[in-house]
Amino acid sequence: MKTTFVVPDDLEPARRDPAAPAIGEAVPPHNPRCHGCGPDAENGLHLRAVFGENLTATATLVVEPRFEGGPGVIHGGIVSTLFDEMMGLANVHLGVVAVTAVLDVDYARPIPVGTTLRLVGRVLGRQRRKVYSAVEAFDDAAGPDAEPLAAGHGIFVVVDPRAHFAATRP
Ligand SMILES: CCCCC/C=C\C/C=C\C/C=C\C/C=C\CCCC(=O)SCCNC(=O)CCNC(=O)[C@H](O)C(C)(C)COP(=O)(O)OP(=O)(O)OC[C@H]1O[C@@H](n2cnc3c(N)ncnc32)[C@H](O)[C@@H]1OP(=O)(O)O
Repeated sequence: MKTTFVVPDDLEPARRDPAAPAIGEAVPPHNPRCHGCGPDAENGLHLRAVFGENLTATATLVVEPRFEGGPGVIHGGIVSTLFDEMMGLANVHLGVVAVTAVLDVDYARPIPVGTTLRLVGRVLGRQRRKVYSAVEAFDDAAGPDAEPLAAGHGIFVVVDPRAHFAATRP
């Protein structure tokens, strides 16, 4: 991949919260109305992710016609949303609430409508309040050794959710 995102080489290791749901369990929805993962989001993406080893979260998603951008291919903004959400869901391993400060997306290949994507988000490490995470999207039909169709990185900043959402929470 040809990303220009720089992952610092002095990241502190991120530690899994012992109170987080077990590896192999579903990542619980953090907000039923979330456009990425909320079951009640009418036009949402309804991502259902599962916690994996090494601070990963994995989900599959069929690229529906409503996600189209260019003729027959997924809209880049949908890929960005999926990536934001999958890294956010991987961050749940840490038992913190962290909001996206930076989202970097490398669109390596066109992704046709109808593709079943396998999405893997992963926490890379921490630096004070910053959580560095990464994500990849694969064609699920292409086998385990296939190159990703797209990849991304994010910097998430840990916040106190009561203060951060005080003015906007319904
Ligand atoms: C969808 C919302 C989810 C929220 C979660 C709610 C409950 C969740 C429970 C579980 C969560 C589960 C799953 C979540 C799933 C998906 C997640 C999606 C997340 C989103 O979709 S969320 C929406 C978009 N997001 C925003 O709406 C943020 C708007 N923004 C701000 O609210 C502030 O901007 C903030 C808080 C980011 C920072 O503000 P601040 O004042 O608290 O902190 P400060 O500025 O001091 O930065 C501290 C350190 O971050 C570095 N830093 C900051 N910004 C940087 C940048 N741009 N580039 C490089 N470094 C940056 C500084 O350099 C410093 O680093 P250093 O330690 O090195 O000095």
